[in-house]
Amino acid sequence: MLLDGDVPEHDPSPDAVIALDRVTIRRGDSVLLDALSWQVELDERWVVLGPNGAGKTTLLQVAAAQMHPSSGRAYVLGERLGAVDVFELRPRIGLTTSQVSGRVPASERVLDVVLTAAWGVVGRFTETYDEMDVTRARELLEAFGVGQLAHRTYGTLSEGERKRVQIARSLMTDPEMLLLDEPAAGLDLGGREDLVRRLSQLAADPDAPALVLVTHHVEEIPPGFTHALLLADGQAVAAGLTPDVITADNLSKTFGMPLTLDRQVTPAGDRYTARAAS
Ligand SMILES: Nc1ncnc2c1ncn2[C@@H]1O[C@H](COP(=O)(O)OP(=O)(O)OP(=O)(O)O)[C@@H](O)[C@H]1O
Repeated sequence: MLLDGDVPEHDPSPDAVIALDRVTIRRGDSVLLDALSWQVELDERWVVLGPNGAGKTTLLQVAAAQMHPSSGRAYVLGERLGAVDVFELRPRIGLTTSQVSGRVPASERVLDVVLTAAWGVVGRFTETYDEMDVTRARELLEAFGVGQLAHRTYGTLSEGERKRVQIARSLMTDPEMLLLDEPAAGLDLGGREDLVRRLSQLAADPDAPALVLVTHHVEEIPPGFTHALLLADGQAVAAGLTPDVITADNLSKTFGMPLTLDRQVTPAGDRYTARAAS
């Protein structure tokens, strides 16, 4: 029997790669995520957009099985956090963050940066890799336009090249979902546009994993990303299909200022630009 105010428990859909049910994350007196419910299905490509401090990275850490809810229920790849060995779960998740990038030794050969993902390590030591692994690593580098850099050392790459190598690395283990935390941060206009185009191609690949991309900027939403979650103060302002969610009104609420939005229709999907309303 349900008492007044109780909410019935729903099991996540069998296809859900992420299912959050009223997830709250507290640290001291701060509430980083506030009773957030959100579901991501296998064939969906999500962008999570919000201002600084909205809780985006925190949300990604829950999705990456690196942080447990203070309250509420979180399922990742069908497993409930708190009731599963996260060390078995994490290899099934691709994660690209600046922290992972910072751990890669500058002297590491680019091909090895991708290859070592097969062992879940950064920095090649004495592991051996078979020819299939080497071929896959090369194919991934090619797919992200950095195949010709395979023999360079990571420390010699530009920021844009590093970002593409990191994404290739995240895909090496054939993850069931790929989480990208601000992949275009620090890129120049050309680098951003190139990355957006490649992520748009990845989004269109039916064999690609579920994708979740965190950003501050609507300009970085790759065409073909199907869904959007707008986050502010640890809460969802709006969530659903991208064209329904990315509106001037919703963005103005999310960023706390009046904004105007332009939408450009392209064959691959929509591109957006936003600016303050005059
Ligand atoms: N351990 C902690 N203790 C207290 N507050 C924290 C802790 N970690 C994060 N926060 C706060 O929680 C809020 C959300 O942080 P989070 O990094 O998830 O935001 P974000 O949306 O990713 O921000 P940004 O866009 O600036 O990277 C921020 O206000 C941050 O200061």
